[in-house]
Amino acid sequence: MSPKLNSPVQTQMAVSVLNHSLSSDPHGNQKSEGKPVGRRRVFVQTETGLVLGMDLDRGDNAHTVKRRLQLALNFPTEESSLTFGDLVLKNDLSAIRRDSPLLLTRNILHRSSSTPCLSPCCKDLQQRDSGGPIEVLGCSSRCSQTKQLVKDVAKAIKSGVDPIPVHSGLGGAYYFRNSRGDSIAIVKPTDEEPFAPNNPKGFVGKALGQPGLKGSVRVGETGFREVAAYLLDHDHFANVPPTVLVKITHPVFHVNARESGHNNKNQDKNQHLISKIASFQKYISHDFDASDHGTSSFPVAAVHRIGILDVRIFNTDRHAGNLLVRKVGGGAGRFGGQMELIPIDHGLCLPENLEDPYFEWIHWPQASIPFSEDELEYIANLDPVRDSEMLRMELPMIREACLRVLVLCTILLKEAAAFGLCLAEIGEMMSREFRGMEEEPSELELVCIEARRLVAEREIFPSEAEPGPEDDFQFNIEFENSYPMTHKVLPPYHFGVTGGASIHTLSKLEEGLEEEDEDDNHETSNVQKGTCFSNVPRLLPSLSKLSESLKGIGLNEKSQRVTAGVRKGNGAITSKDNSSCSIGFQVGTSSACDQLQASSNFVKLSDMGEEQWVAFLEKFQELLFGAFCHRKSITTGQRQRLGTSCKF
Ligand SMILES: Nc1ncnc2c1ncn2[C@@H]1O[C@H](COP(=O)(O)OP(=O)(O)OP(=O)(O)O)[C@@H](O)[C@H]1O
Repeated sequence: MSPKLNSPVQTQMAVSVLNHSLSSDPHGNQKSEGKPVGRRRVFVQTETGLVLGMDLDRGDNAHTVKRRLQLALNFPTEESSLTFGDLVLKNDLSAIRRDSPLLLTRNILHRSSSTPCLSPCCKDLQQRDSGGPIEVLGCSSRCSQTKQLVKDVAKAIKSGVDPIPVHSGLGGAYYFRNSRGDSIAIVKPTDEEPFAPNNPKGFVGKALGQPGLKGSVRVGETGFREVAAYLLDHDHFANVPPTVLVKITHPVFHVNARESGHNNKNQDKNQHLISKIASFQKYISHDFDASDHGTSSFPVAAVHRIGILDVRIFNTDRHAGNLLVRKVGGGAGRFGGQMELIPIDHGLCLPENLEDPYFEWIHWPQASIPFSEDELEYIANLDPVRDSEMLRMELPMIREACLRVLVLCTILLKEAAAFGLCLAEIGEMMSREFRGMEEEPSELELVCIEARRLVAEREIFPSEAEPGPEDDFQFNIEFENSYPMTHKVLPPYHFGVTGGASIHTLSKLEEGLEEEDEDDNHETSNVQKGTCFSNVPRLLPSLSKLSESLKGIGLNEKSQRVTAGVRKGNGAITSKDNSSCSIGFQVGTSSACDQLQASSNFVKLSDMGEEQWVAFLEKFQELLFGAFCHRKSITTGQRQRLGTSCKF
């Protein structure tokens, strides 16, 4: 593993967390400068999907926003909360940037998916919203390409060119056209996602903000993830089509009358325009998708590039239908050959917690080919801290939990690639396995669980110094002596001992999200509760000390002394290199393992305070080396069994 990679990541992480903590505004916005914020346009979306654009003045606060909504929507504001990503807006709106989408939710006691709360009148809505047919929500230099498309679509709408509903997929999607009638953009409204109130394909039943199709992605939050994937695709490496978030108004959009409180859908549709918050992506003409075609002709580089992106963003939805394929003739293609791949549909990336990713490419032979030099260079240059900062700037509604997943997965990717793992091996480490009817935690999750345990242990015995190399070594010997590799009864995890953190470790995310909802109702924010920013002054000295102590320590050095390994069930580690990969932790027939298996979310990242998170990342990196050795030994074993017939 490259010491070059490791040290800066850790040091920058601590420094960034430090800087981040210094600002009372989690998104690093105007508030940190302490200046009042001027006039801004924001977009307030109700949990049933209706959208109202409004201009905020300096003196406006959450109550005035609610008041305006009450007038426009007849919404009982005393029973509602205004939220913006992780923030529940009690009063002060100075952290809210221009073009931000805010969500107005009814408090949980009053919420029921079967009883619509609103009797909104779209006519009122439109009268109070003076925006044009398409408004881009935040738009940096990175969206210059899309700006022109937006203009072209707006022009076509005005001249009466209608969009075309897309029939495939579970969510509502529409091809928008230019004045010539060519499809140039695909628009996916956030309230038409699967389970969202206005899904046109019958998959309804949840309000915006509740856990959705994937437990770790809330309904209504896929749109900004589509944009995040595009923004993270530096240098257009993986070929993600340009994407922005928009407020868009058109009668074509779907509204479920019952879910949204509309009395007569047709009447609304015919007489009124409907505004939505939606992802707006460049339409890419293509010949088919990867499910329609043999995959062996896909260029190795294209598969690698998409896989690299999927690992970074922990994509839970890379099925073959989400890879468009374009034939490029005569060797003139981007990769010198016949097929170009276009990755789409990134709405289920960056979950708030680790779950089971889905990587269609995992068993494609291309994924087992080692990374090329330029891919390794690209990976080496990735900077999770810079990426997180960029996303906070560009998409201020993004939740810190999603950014933690990004940071964790980018570190995994960088370290794994530097170690020499191939894409398939990294994907395998991130994927869960089914044994019998049970889902087991992935190797990545096991590393995280162990890292959390070590951090919790350190918190319980704070007076004990950090173990040095000898201590680590001693620990390993003792561990192996107490629990030899062939031992049938493995030591349990001590989740019970670690207090609050351990309970969270085993809690299901769905429960977590519901809890957060309840918290929302009490008008407290996660951020204010201390998940991210509380006790900052108390943390500062120790954080800077930690930051200092991380400087100059290479992972090679640390890995060799930590020598962690991974073991599932009762199977012994068969590492070829087990001299350096002695056992570090095991999950087997223990009660903790039973507990783990009973849970669909094995490890939570979002409930750690900042100091804990930094310590966790440090432990995580230390443990990776053992996990990589273990993974390598598995693939080596598999290859030996398969022989050499799998050449690509
Ligand atoms: N950028 C694009 N260019 C061209 N066609 C696209 C693009 N994005 C999506 N499509 C087409 O629209 C269809 C639906 O899009 P998408 O898969 O993103 O929707 P979805 O509702 O999220 O689907 P799923 O149910 O698979 O998650 C795709 O199968 C594809 O044919």
